[in-house]
Amino acid sequence: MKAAKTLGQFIIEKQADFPFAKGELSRLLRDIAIAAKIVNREINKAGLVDILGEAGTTNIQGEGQKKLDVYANEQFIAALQSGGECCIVVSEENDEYIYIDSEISKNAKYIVAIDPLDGSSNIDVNVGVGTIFSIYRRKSTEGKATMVDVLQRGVEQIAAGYVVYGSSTMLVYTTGKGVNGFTLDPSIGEFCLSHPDMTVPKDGNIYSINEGYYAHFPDGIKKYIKYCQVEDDATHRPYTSRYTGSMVADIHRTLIKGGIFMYPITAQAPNGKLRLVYECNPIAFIVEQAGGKATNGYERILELEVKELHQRSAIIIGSTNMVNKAEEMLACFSPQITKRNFEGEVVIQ
Ligand SMILES: O=P(O)(O)OC[C@H]1O[C@](O)(COP(=O)(O)O)[C@@H](O)[C@@H]1O
Ligand SMILES: [Mg+2]
Ligand SMILES: [Mg+2]
Repeated sequence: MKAAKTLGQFIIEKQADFPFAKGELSRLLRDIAIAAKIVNREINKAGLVDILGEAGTTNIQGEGQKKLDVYANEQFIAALQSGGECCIVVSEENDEYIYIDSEISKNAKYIVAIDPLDGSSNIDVNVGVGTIFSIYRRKSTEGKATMVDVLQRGVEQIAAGYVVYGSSTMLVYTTGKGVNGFTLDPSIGEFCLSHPDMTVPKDGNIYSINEGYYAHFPDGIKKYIKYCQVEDDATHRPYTSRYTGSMVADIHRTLIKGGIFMYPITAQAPNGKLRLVYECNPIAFIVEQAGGKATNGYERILELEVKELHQRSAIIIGSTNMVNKAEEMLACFSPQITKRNFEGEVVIQ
């Protein structure tokens, strides 16, 4: 049987696609994979080690941090600090960005934005969780990298990926040349190529949204949910509903089976819940690279202006034809939400 290609072998092989590459991005992806393995080891035995439950601290979003949020955050930051290829880390769990001021990183040109543990509400109940990462090249060339280097739009991403800690552990990433998935083989401790050239079907029959907030959704979203539930054989409706509460797990399913994942604005979250820099942008890059579509209901996620580290955005993502239909419903039934300024105030067009 042909030995599976490891992530390291694949990255080196793909480096040939980038004639001027010096291996920095390859080493950065290696560092992220190492931290993912360490986090995976703890997740796999979570009930036996003191890693479940609350950490007793809150992050800038006012969310209670789980012990595993804090642990995963420490592991990824440590790997990025010791790897030497990253000059700034932006993390969901840190109020400000972290400037890596070490000798080994003084010439580092990459910025990494990370959601160290995605799906925190599922940690204690053994439901799939994940890690999301986004990589940018610094824009400034002189001196220390600054906020200007951090607040880049999603279209500027050099690479993005996620790790899903589920029944198996997988790392899925893109460098803008398609999407590939690697499964961790615990017997050799290596991520091995298992899902080459992942593509999201143009159509699907799964919709994914937290219907508990139905009363607070824009009319266009309510109409789309009803559309998904109507009986119509010709269009394979009613669709089935799947929502795990972990964005990474819901997106991974959508990437493989097709479908649509939605976290729209609600009355409580007028800018949406999910964060643009380390959740929406990296996931949008991956899904677009797999042939899908990602919007906030009105605009392409990757073209949204980034004004704050922990800025939130609505997201509607997945199979292109399904996202188009949802956008159609919003344009028709919720036209007034065509644009909001950053303060969240409605700007009637
Ligand atoms: O419980 P809700 O409101 O449906 O939110 C679930 C969403 O929030 C998240 O848990 C937010 O991510 P974090 O766990 O990283 O904070 C997503 O993974 C998920 O899609
Ligand atoms: Mg998250
Ligand atoms: Mg998180």
